[in-house]
Amino acid sequence: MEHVIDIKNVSHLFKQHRALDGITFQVAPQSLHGFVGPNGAGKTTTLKLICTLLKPQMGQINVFDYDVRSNVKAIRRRIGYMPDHFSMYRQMTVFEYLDFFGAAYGFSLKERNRIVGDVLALTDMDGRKDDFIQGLSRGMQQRVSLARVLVNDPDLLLLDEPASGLDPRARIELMEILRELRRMGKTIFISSHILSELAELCDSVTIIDRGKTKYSGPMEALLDEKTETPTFRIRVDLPADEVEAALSKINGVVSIQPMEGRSDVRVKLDPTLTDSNQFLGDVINLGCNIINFGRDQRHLNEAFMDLTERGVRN
Ligand SMILES: Nc1ncnc2c1ncn2[C@@H]1O[C@H](COP(=O)(O)OP(=O)(O)OP(=O)(O)O)[C@@H](O)[C@H]1O
Repeated sequence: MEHVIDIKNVSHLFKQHRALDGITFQVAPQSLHGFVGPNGAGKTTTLKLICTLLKPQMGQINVFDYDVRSNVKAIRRRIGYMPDHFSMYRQMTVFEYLDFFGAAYGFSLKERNRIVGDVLALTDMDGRKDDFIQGLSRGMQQRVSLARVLVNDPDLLLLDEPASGLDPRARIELMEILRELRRMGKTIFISSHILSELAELCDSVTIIDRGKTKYSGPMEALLDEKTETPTFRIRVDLPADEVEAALSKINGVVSIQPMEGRSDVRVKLDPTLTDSNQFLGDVINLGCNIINFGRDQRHLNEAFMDLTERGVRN
């Protein structure tokens, strides 16, 4: 199987409103794939089509090589979908809640005890199994929701804005759990409207806007997009007022920009006059200690703003 998700030319209308307008993208097995777009871009609609909650109107969607139109059961058995607004049985304990879903999948009591133990360990919730859901923080409830999605041991996780409303610590912990799940061989498709949130986590990304695919491919390629003037980020142990004078003498340097609140500078080069090896050699020849030297990747927000349009869609 080449792709876990394969979407070709998919459009979707709600009455006259075109929510999706010919989107196309693929998700490779065992990848952590980000799905990013501004509000109203069509992320939830796409997720619902992939997880068979909406019927496709136009185009082709295959999940594990199954056509979503004709293989609903086979697909549902292998996916776990976590919607953006989760409603839970708040008066149950964590154990009862997960056990209930295990029973709905038809697992025996013995199997359920093992499965619930496993998913609680995976989501680091073992110590909370007897707590009532209504007493848990949002971050903890989100973890229970993720544990619930793992009960049927799905190969593909579809997570709609899983980090929304979480504090920074809960976000970082959630990302760590997702990395662990990927290490276990699962494919994770995660939507967000914040690109930078997914940058470190995801190896590939699809950006959509107003129902259209704007980018789909490796995260690295999005950030490394060729610019006419290669940019480097440098920190050397010279006094701040000497850095600019020293670097400006180097052949091919077009501009030097101090980075706000940091002692790094951003240096743009003219590629017809120098290249990265030559430039590094010239910086070494300045004779000072080099603390940091690296290619400056395009800022994520820049990439996102370049690819998406102004204004909020209704
Ligand atoms: N059931 C529906 N009936 C009518 N219009 C809908 C329906 N569901 C979604 N839409 C519209 O389709 C477009 C795409 O909505 P969707 O929820 O897929 O976007 P989204 O990218 O998930 O947005 P957000 O980040 O705000 O959750 C929006 O313009 C939305 O208003």
